[in-house]
Amino acid sequence: MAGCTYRNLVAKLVMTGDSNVGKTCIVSRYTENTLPSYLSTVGIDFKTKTVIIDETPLKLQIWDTAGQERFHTLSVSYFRGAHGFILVYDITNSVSFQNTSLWMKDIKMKAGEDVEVVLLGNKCDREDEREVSKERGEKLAWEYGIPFFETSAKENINIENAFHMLSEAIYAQRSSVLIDQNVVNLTEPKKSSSCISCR
Ligand SMILES: Nc1nc2c(ncn2[C@@H]2O[C@H](COP(=O)(O)OP(=O)(O)OP(=O)(O)O)[C@@H](O)[C@H]2O)c(=O)[nH]1
Repeated sequence: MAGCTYRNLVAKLVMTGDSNVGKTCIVSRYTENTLPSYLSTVGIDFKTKTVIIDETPLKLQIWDTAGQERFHTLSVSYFRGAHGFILVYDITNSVSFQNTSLWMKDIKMKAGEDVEVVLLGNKCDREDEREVSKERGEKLAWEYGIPFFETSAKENINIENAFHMLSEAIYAQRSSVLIDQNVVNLTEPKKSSSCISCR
């Protein structure tokens, strides 16, 4: 729309799942289109990327939490206030798949029942070492009522799609999106709420 200044919508996304499933690589692939030199996440880090949804910029603040058990308390403390989660398992590690139910419990407990979640089965480039079938991933996601993708941070498969789907779902929820980095509930209709200087 001509002469229109958009509000600064910010959404907090949190990466979660067991250690070594590829959370840091997924964030790096999505935000910088590279893979990091391997370093296990210690504590918390975040990256940002702006996406355009329905002609409106939405700034994603992507928090990469550590999956290691010893950082569990710290990691889940970042769940509160999140608008969306990327819950990751490794298709070559069935334990990481089983543990998604524990991560899901943490999400529901700390972030609420209505939060948006996408389930990712990462490392789908390692077909030879697969321990979790695609059907099992799809079935679990169906039971949770959430979207599912098999991804590869290494080969850049479905990474963009996963973030885009999550962003769209959060945007559609509008009442829980942040404006100008302050927590403000959006109650206006879609068009007017995304544009503050149209007269
Ligand atoms: N083949 C393959 N390897 C991957 C992929 N994604 C990540 N990896 C490898 O998996 C290992 C762990 O990746 P990270 O991104 O550090 O995993 P993480 O989930 O952030 O681990 P924590 O920080 O300990 O929670 C690294 O050796 C990566 O190179 C992928 O899509 N394919």
